[in-house]
Amino acid sequence: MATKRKHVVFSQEDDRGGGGIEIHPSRLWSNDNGAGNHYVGHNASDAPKKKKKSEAKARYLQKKARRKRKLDSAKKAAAPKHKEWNPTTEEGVTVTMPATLSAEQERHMVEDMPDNTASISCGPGAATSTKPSIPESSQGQEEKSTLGEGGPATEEMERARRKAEKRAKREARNLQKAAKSSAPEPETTVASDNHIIGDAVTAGGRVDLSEFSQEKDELEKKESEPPQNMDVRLDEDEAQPLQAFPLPTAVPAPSTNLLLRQGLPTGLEEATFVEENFRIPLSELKMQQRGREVSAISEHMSARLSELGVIDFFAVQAALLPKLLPLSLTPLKYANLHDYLISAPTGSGKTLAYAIPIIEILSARTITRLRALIVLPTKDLVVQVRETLELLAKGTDLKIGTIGGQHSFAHEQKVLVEDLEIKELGGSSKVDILIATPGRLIDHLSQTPNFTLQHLRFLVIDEADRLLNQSYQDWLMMVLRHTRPTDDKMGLEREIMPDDHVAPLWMSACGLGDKSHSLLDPPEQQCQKLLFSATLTRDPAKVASLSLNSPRYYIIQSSLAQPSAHSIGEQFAIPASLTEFMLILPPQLKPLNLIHLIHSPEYAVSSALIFTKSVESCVRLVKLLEYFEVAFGGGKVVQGYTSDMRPAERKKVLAAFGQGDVQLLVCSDLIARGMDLPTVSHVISYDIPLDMRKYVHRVGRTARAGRSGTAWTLVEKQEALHFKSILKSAGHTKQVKKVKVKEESLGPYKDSYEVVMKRLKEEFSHGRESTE
Ligand SMILES: Nc1ncnc2c1ncn2[C@@H]1O[C@H](COP(=O)(O)OP(=O)(O)OP(=O)(O)O)[C@@H](O)[C@H]1O
Repeated sequence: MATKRKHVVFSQEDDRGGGGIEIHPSRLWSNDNGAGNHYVGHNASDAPKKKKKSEAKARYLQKKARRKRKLDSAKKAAAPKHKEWNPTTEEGVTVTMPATLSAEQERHMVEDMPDNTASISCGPGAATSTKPSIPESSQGQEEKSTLGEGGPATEEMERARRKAEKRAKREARNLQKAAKSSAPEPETTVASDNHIIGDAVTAGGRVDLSEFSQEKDELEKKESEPPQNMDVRLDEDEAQPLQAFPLPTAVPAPSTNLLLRQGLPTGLEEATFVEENFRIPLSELKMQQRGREVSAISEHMSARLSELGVIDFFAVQAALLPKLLPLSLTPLKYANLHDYLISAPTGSGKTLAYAIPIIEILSARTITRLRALIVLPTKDLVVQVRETLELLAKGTDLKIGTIGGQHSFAHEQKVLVEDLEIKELGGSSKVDILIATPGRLIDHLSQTPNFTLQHLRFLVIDEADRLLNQSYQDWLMMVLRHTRPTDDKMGLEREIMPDDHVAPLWMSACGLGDKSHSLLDPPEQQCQKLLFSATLTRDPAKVASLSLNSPRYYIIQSSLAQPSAHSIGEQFAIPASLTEFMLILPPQLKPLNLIHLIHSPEYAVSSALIFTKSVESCVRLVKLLEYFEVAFGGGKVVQGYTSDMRPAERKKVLAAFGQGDVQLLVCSDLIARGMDLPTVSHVISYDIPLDMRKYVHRVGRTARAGRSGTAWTLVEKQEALHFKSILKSAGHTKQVKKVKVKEESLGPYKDSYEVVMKRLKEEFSHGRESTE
């Protein structure tokens, strides 16, 4: 029966009881949105026409108010749960009740009011009102009703109206009180794994509501559910609560116990911390030999280091050299060599920490064998490390080789081994030290005859975190397999000759060694592994794959450094001499702000590396800056450095930058790792880095070797939350100061910038025309 439908204000009973009218709801209004509001009456009754008209209007108003309430209720239900629902800040719903309503009608209306209804004004001179949110088109209608078009109210109706008014006011007051007491501060930071920056929520939208009152929870629950007595027929989409956009979350650092249980080798659960600023003069690094204290480094090495301008050993060198060097004096004693994991800031001298012991120990050799393998992630780093090793090895007859794809594979083969035709069981290496990228290394292991790792004494993995993440054909497994003897007698079909120079460990593993001799010798052992990085991992899975031998873990960091949230899982080491800033700005202001940084005397940018997110944006930015320098007369020389440039070209650009002929070097992350460019005064991340690791390596191109340096990151407004959470999860928020550049500071560059924009646009449209 139609009269049972919820949107009918008058119940059948009322009608009967009051002897009033019976109206089929579908015929009340011809236009449901009330715009036309023309009454299509039917079922004429005894009631006077005027009364019928006013009752119909009252129903219309009630219906309209109810629709509005449904909408508001749905809005509330859809609001994100962590956000405070404060009725006072929401659009208020003012329901104006015509004076002609019966007590029962009013009761219905009040009961149907959702909890957030701000106020109810009743009839002329209503006591409370809030900003009406009813569409203008219907307001006129409302006003008419409020003026009491329906005639004078009876006493009974008046009483009911007052009662309803009081009740509504009371409810509204209670709600406001409850909402006020539970409203969170606008800027909320919750100290937990779930980070809340500002008023936004991270950690997959989870929020710590513990500090909110229970009342609030109940209120929210109540609000999110449509009132039971309402016939809510909303679109599915409208009624669905909106999901907060999920943000990347920081995984909490695992506990030491967990790491150990998962297989972290013993020895790595505790690190030895070394103060970053620790220095020790070359002559004072001593060691004991036959009861006498002697210098830890040879005279030859001392002389080479002095030539290079090294007066003191840096912390990473002072910590590691005494552990590695004594063996240079007793080269036979290979027993119990520890493997080392070293986490040290960018530019802290890690290269010398492994290069010095390698040269010192291997310079005592008589026959050339491949005894040191240094693996690096990029060709450019291979070239850089080779230069350092060659400087240190000058005056020795040690041979240093590189394989990294700079030359053809055939050329590399000729450099690596004596003979490509006749197989020698101990190999025929032409180099003592090999510096390689993983890709080329495994190609040679599988395809170059006489290339063997059986004599390896050192395996160095620099930029270890990156290389351990690189799964290229399982390079690490393959390399490690080649450093261990197998028991298949290496496929030996013939008798081993003295010239074969098979490594003793291989001989004994195959039962081919001189047993009586090997009993006297100390047990030989495999090569010593040294892993270095500024962002070192202790992920058990990755570390376990290295098969480390009684490893030791050293962390070089400033005693002033904040304890990192990742000190167990991943270690980020940032030089203490680095100053860091960030600018949060609208994307369209990025170029002008960059120009301001470069040119304002306040920042004293003499030589800057500017990082972009891709090769393409690098090329565009180079063009923009070049044109700007011309238009502005800035005089700075700009160059790009990207992976699609030829190696010779890249080398030339780096040399020009190093000599100061280029002041602004715009690059992609290609240069971010390991590159040692001592002249860099500023690192500017024009595009934010993807993660903390990238950030550390980028900013580490300045403030090297104890020098001071400055890093700027330009953060677009919409990226701010993400970037801050990167810093926060590494415990590095405080170190990066937020700076605001005033609008007027950009004024001097605007004219030139407009000229540049015009020129770029023209160029762009010409480019398009020519390709069309
Ligand atoms: N003891 C020292 N005295 C003076 N300069 C040194 C010393 N040790 C290293 N350096 C210089 O410090 C600079 C940085 O060294 P290196 O490239 O080895 O740093 P790194 O720790 O490997 O950095 P990254 O993590 O960025 O690769 C180099 O120019 C190097 O010559």
